[in-house]
Amino acid sequence: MKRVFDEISDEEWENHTFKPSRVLKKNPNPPAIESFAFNSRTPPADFSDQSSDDCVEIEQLEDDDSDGDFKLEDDDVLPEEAAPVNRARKALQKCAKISAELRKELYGSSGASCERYSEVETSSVRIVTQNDIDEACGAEESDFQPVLKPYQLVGVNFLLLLHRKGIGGAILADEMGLGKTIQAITYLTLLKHLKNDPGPHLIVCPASLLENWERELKKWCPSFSVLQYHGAARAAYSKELSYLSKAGLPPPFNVILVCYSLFERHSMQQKDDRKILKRWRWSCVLMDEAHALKDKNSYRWKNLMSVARNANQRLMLTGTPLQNDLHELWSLLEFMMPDLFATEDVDLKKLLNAEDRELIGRMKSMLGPFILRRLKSDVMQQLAPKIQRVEYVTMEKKQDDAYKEAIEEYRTFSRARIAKLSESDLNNVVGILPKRQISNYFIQFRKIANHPLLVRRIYNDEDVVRFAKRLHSMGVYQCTLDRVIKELKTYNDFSVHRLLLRYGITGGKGTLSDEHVMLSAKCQALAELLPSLKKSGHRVLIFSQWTSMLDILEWTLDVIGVTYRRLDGSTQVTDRQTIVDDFNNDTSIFACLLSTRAGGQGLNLTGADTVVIHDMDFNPQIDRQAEDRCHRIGQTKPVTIYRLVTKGTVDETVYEIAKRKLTLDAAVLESGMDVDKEGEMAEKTMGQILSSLLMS
Ligand SMILES: Nc1ncnc2c1ncn2[C@@H]1O[C@H](COP(=O)(O)OP(=O)(O)OP(=O)(O)O)[C@@H](O)[C@H]1O
Repeated sequence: MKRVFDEISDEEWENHTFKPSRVLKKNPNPPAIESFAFNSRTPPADFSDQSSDDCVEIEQLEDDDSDGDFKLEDDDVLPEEAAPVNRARKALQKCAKISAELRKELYGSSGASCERYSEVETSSVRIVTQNDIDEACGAEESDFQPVLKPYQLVGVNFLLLLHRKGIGGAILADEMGLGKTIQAITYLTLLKHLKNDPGPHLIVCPASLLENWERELKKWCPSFSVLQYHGAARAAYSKELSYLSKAGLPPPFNVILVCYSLFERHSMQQKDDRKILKRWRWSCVLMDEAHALKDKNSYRWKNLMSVARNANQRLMLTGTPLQNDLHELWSLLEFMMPDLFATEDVDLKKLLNAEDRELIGRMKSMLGPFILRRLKSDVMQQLAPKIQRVEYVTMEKKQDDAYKEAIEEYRTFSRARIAKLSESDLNNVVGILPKRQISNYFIQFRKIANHPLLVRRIYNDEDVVRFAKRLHSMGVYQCTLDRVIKELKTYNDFSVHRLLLRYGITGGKGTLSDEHVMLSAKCQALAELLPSLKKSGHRVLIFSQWTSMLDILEWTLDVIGVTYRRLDGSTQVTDRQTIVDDFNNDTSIFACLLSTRAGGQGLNLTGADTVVIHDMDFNPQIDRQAEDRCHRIGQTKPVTIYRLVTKGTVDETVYEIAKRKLTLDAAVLESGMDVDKEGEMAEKTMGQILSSLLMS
């Protein structure tokens, strides 16, 4: 099955149109994919001879000098001309063998006695101890004492074990905020200290996290020289790097930090950058927020693979649980072990002649030993509690009218279409309306439920023509009047207002007043909630999926009279960490406004103890990432999450669906239910909601 690639970068997200996403799983317990230190209840894949497992101390491996146990042997190399089906089957067999042997190393010969990670004594996992880490980090000579939490020590040992066994890939999938960054950096430090391997290492992360990585590297591994290679500033280095790489000379750093966009675009500069990176042989290529690599058909995946292919190790960090998705699992396997898994884009189900369920089960079992995932509930009992609250808000007349008008308008259109179609299911908009239209209608309903200024209703077409003439005569636009009119007709009320404000057009039906910003039920709720939170000493993160909504929220916070900072995809990468630091350190700043995508991943915002999800995503994991910006190590207060839901609108349905996804019976997901058809599901869901709105 050919998958449609749909990748959203920071910039694209700003112009994002609504696209609900797939079923994800809540706080799986046990985790979605069994991880080595948790338990061994899932039997290993039945691809190879496999003796029963036992729990052994990793300590026992210390005498084992057979580095590279699991490397491909010459006679394992598959002939190029082999049929894809044989190649894939052989790859799976080989991987199962590696997986089974690794499992044996981890659990010994009677895995049944192996308990969950939280019950495992830390002292039993000892390739390195805290003392080794102190020594490697030079803690004695420094003011900073790098003390790992017990489960982090296990994480570092897990990575070292895989390295020792010559395994080219690993996934550290601890829940968000448990310190994956620190574990990965300590691991790199230990490679230098124990294996005399100073890199070079390539770290790839979202733009918002570049500064954080640089800072943590400087703090936890001060002896490394680190180069942040991003944005316009990289021009200063590109010549030198190009020269050195062409000349076969080593790079002038231990670690280079780049962001994913370097692998997404086709500009000359980006191509040149990739060429430079391809010339060096990397010790470790480390990918933060690695769920970004779940689609092997994406440019990002392919371009990054072309650089990472020859690395000794590809290490992926992600806090998002992995899914029961054949293609995602295959993408990860292939990224970890490209030599083994390089397959053409083929239909895996047909290729492997197996049912989804069975195949997913096998692949998950095989991936198990390469993945380490711990949950907060397992390892951080002392972490502050997280309290979830849903605030149902009620629209007042003007917003309600706008919503009803939209329903009427779209209903009329749908009926007109039905009249033209002879045979159709009159209770279902899918099949009556074009796909794009279904999605557009849905977005419009969501916009009105969030804020009526997100559609154009106050300014009519005559107003728009009048403003267009005025602005055109002022020389604001260098194009024909007709084009200006056409352009302004696509604006919503808030955009028109902003334009008028900018050019000082205030007379007549000019700019809007503060009352207009309070026309939404959610803004009214904020006007009640925020002052009382402020009075009780709380500080707040407010998330929205739309930057235009963030603009309106800025205005709302000004009207309410609270101080704030803002971070979204358009925020300069170099400014992002400063905003985070300002917010965390300056308690006079009450709120931080963030876009769910740019601000939802990786940032540490423990200065706040309250999160407001202004508009939810269909995908509850996206909102959970946002919540965990302040519910993480370093948080000392209980964290409260408020979800705003506008009553009687599609908002309620989105919430219900997200909730259902979170509480979906774990057994169903564990069994490998096919949730691969993301696009189809989105359409179906939106179609159902619209059908009940427009066809009744
Ligand atoms: N052992 C430790 N000692 C002190 N601080 C720590 C330790 N481990 C982690 N932290 C701090 O906890 C915070 C969360 O860590 P980190 O950002 O690495 O988590 P993460 O698992 O990568 O989260 P996410 O999945 O959200 O990116 C950071 O501020 C980090 O400096």
